[in-house]
Amino acid sequence: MKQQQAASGRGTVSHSSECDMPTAHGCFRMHVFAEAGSGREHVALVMGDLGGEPAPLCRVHSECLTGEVLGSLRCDCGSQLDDALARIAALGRGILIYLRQEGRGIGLTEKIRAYALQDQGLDTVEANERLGFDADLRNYRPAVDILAWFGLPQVRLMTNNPSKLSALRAEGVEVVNREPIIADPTAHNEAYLRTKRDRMGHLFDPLDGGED
Ligand SMILES: Nc1nc2c(ncn2[C@@H]2O[C@H](COP(=O)(O)OP(=O)(O)OP(=O)(O)O)[C@@H](O)[C@H]2O)c(=O)[nH]1
Ligand SMILES: [Zn+2]
Repeated sequence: MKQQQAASGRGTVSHSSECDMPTAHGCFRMHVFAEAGSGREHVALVMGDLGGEPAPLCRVHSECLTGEVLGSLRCDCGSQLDDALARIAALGRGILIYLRQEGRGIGLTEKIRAYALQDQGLDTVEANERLGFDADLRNYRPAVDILAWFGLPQVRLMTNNPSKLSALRAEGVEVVNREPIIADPTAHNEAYLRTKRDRMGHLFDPLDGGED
């Protein structure tokens, strides 16, 4: 019963609650969506009126407890999340969808196992494979359904990840523009960023000074 879609449901998700959410970047409207089957609670943070032209700025962000809550410097997730909210707030309009798919979909326990393997010299892709997973197990369908719930056929998407871009487009989201979202490399995350660029095709400019 719990997993049946509510009247306001859309595809794989049902809208379950909402409130105003003041943040360091200003006040957003926070919406929670329950995903059928998994029960995962995804979030949309919305600022301003999303209708009309131009298509709103949008970030589809995947959960990273270590980077976003604990301040881990192994990845760029915390600064990307902060940057995305700041850019939406600067325009006064946009949507951030926060998907609860920790560790590119393998969950926290396995992500930490993958980190331990990276400490032994494997890169982020090799570590996932050693654990028996594909490099990326994420599912963007809930994000597509959340955008549909808001009646948003078009977005300007902040990402460097071509797989995310093509997955959203394949599911019918019209990404009218891709906007890079670049975190400054640090001594701790430089190898990780390099692997994302070289093995996962991420569209980074700055790692080698912006020439590629
Ligand atoms: N399995 C695994 N997951 C990781 C690792 N480092 C970060 N993650 C997860 O990766 C997800 C973020 O994905 P990224 O590949 O960093 O970036 P992205 O969101 O695909 O791409 P952008 O839109 O350009 O930011 C989060 O769910 C993190 O928890 C790792 O070494 N192994
Ligand atoms: Zn992270």
